[in-house]
Amino acid sequence: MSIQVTGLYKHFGNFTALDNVSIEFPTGGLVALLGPSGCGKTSLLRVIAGLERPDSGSVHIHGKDVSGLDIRDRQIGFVFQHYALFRHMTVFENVAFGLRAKPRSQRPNDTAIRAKVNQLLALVQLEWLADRYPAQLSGGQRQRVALARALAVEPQVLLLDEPFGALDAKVRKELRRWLRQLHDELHITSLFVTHDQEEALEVADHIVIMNKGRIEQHGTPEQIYHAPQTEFVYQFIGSSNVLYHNDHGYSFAADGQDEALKSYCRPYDFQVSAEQQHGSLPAKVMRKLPLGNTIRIEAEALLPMAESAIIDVDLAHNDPLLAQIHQQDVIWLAPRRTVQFSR
Ligand SMILES: Nc1ncnc2c1ncn2[C@@H]1O[C@H](COP(=O)(O)OP(=O)(O)OP(=O)(O)O)[C@@H](O)[C@H]1O
Repeated sequence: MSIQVTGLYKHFGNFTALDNVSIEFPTGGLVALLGPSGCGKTSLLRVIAGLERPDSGSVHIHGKDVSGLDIRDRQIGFVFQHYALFRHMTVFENVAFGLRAKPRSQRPNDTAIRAKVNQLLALVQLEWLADRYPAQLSGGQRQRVALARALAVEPQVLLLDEPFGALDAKVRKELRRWLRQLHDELHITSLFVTHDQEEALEVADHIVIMNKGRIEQHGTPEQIYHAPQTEFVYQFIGSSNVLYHNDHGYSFAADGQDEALKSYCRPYDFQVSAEQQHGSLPAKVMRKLPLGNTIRIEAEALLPMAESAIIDVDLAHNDPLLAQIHQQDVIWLAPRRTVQFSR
C-alpha cells in the first residue's frame, strides 16, 4: 500500500477536524476525498503532505514512516485550487523551478532540465506556451502548468486540493477527463480533494467519503453509488426523496406512526402515471426542469401528509408521459425501489 494513515487526530482548539482516521490508499490509484465543507478533507491532505502535524497518529508512504519528516523530504507534488504559479516567471521557468531549487548535488544540468521541462510541457500539451507568463494564460492552462510543475520533481505521491474548483463548468469537465488520461499514463498515486460528487464519480477509481472528521465509507465509485452503507453517504451522493413505509404501504409523511420506517427513493426509481395505480401516491406537478437527457419533475406531495414536501421525479426526455402532464396536474408515484437504513 502506497499511503497508509493510522489513528490520525487533529484538533483546532475544541474542534475535531480529524477524528481517528485510518485508511490505506492503493498504489497507483486516483483517489477522491469527498465530503461537505468542513468535514476534514483538506486537513487530511495537509497531514499527509506534512504541512500540518497531527495531534496523534502516523503517516506511512511506501511503507516508510514519514510522520517526523519535513514536507521537502516526503517527495510529494502539490496542486492547489488557486494557481500558485510564480507570476514573474515564464511557463517554462515555473515548471523548471523545482528542479533548479534542488541541492547542487542532485540538481540536473541545464540541458537535462531543458529536456525534462519540454517533456512535461508536451505531456500537458502546452509546449507552445513555454514563453508566456501566467497572466497570459487561461485558468485551465494555468492548472495544467501547475500540474507539470508538481510532476517535475518526480513525486512519489501527487496531492490535489480542489484543483479545478475555481474554473467554469466546461473547463472543469475538460480538465477532469484530461487528469484521468494523464493518470492512466503515469500511475502516480494521487489523492484529490473535491466536494463535487459528479467530479469524484467521473474521475476517481476509489472514493473516500468523509463526514465530521471521520471516514463514512470508501470504495469504488460503483460501490459508493450503488451500495451506500450509511444514510449520510446515500443522501450525499445523489438526489433522494423521503418516504415512510408501514403495513399499509408507502406514504409521504410519517403521520406520527412510530413504527413507520423511514425510506429513501431516488428520483428515477418511481413508476409515474397520470392515473391512480395500486399503491401509488399523489403529487402535484410544480415545475419541469430540462436536465439534458432527463427531465426532472418537481412535484408537491399531496395527502396524506403533515407538511408540504417537494418530491423530485426523473423521467427520460422522450418519455411519452411528459406530453400528458402539465403544471398543477396530479401525477401518481409508485416507488419501485427504496432503501432503508437501520438506526
Ligand atoms: N488552521 C486552522 N485553524 C482553525 N480551524 C481550522 C484550521 N484549519 C481547518 N480548520 C477547521 O477544521 C475543519 C476542517 O477543515 P478542512 O479544511 O479540513 O475541511 P474541508 O473538508 O477541506 O472543507 P472545505 O471543502 O470547505 O475546504 C473546518 O471546520 C475548519 O474551519
